[in-house]
Amino acid sequence: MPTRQRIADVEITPVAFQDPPLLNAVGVHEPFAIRAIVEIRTDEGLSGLGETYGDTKHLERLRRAAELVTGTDVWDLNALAGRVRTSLQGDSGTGGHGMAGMVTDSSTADAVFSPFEVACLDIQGKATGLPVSSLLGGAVRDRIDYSAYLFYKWAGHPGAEPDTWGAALDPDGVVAQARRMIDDYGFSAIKLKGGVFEPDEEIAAIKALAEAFPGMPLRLDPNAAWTVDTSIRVGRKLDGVLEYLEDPTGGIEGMAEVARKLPMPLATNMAVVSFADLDPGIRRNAVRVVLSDHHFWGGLRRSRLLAGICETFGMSLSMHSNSHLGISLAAMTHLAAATPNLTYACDTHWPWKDQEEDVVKPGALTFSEGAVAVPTAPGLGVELDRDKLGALHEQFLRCGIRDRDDTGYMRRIDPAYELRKPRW
Ligand SMILES: O=C([O-])[C@@H](O)[C@@H](O)[C@H](O)[C@@H](O)C(=O)[O-]
Ligand SMILES: [Mg+2]
Repeated sequence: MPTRQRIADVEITPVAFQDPPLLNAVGVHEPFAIRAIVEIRTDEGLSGLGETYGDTKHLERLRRAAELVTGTDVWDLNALAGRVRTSLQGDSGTGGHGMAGMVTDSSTADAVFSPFEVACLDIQGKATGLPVSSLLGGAVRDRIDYSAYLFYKWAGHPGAEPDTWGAALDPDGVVAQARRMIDDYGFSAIKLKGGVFEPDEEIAAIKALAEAFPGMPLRLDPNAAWTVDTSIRVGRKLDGVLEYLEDPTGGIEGMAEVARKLPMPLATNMAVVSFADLDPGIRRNAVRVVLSDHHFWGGLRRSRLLAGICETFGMSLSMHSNSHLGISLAAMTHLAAATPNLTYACDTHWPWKDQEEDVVKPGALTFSEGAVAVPTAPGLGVELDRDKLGALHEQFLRCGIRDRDDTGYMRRIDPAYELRKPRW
């Protein structure tokens, strides 16, 4: 019989891991991505893991929450959420979530609660001998499909050696990148991060992908870099080519206007990013696919709630990702396994990290034919590697990056770079 277990101690460790110069609508990835690892230990000696953003403001909020959740029963997730909310009283801020300014209106309370909830579910799983997917209602699939997440990129960070991926700055470069990623991982869907070059160049890249990989589902995501008119123009040119168009323009109103004129589904992780956005988003028919993300939708159970709302209102689900490590991949995989209406291949930045760098021991999460097998071991099914956690924490201390700042890094390289939204 599992017994009640109280949180005895929470440890929050910021870490940094290498990241290539990936380009997007707001600049370029810095040489390191930062995350925070949350480890909860109980009075019965069990421990659980969560992973979230590592930015300064978010770390401060996590630390305040950590003080208040001590003593909470890991089975009482409502009490846990209440304590996290209490810890945020007087903090009316948004942002600080490591999204480089791309997702600013998501709920702070949900983002702070998420890693604590995931860590408690990990403990619940270990206490019962069940995988997290079972605690979420049961796995309806045993492998989770992920998509090849392509980025325009430079050959290497300025002043450093080129990385093994090399440059991708035109359609040929994008196709070559896709080929390697598909050869290495076996993905059977492709997403291109756009918003970097003139829309016509990005249309050419998508068409080159369609020609090189016939029948492969394709997505383009310019992170709201386009006006409504540009979005409609580009969307019409890609009719029949894209499986969905992600965040062509900003805001619910803009997306609704584009949605009325385009045949393909619009998807979002920018216009509908919290429960407060669902009512206006649904009323205006702004999107047909929501990219869920347990890191900002309030953990795994709140993401299941989102899935239920999407099902009720006839919207589909995909899954969003930022640069992440193995704890997040495990949580994403369990969630996708236990979400019947999550039918699109999920995003992941996984191929972009150095495969030697992680905080979990290797072996539990492996890709084959574009999918990760859902772990069946108790909890998340991943084990913390304390030496690597220490090494990536040292790297965090050394690297000097404290807040994700794609725009600032781009400006250090190109002082004339201007952030414009929309740009085209
Ligand atoms: O990593 C990036 O540069 C992406 O642009 C990321 O920050 C976005 O949040 C994301 O992947 C998206 O789908 O919008
Ligand atoms: Mg997106």
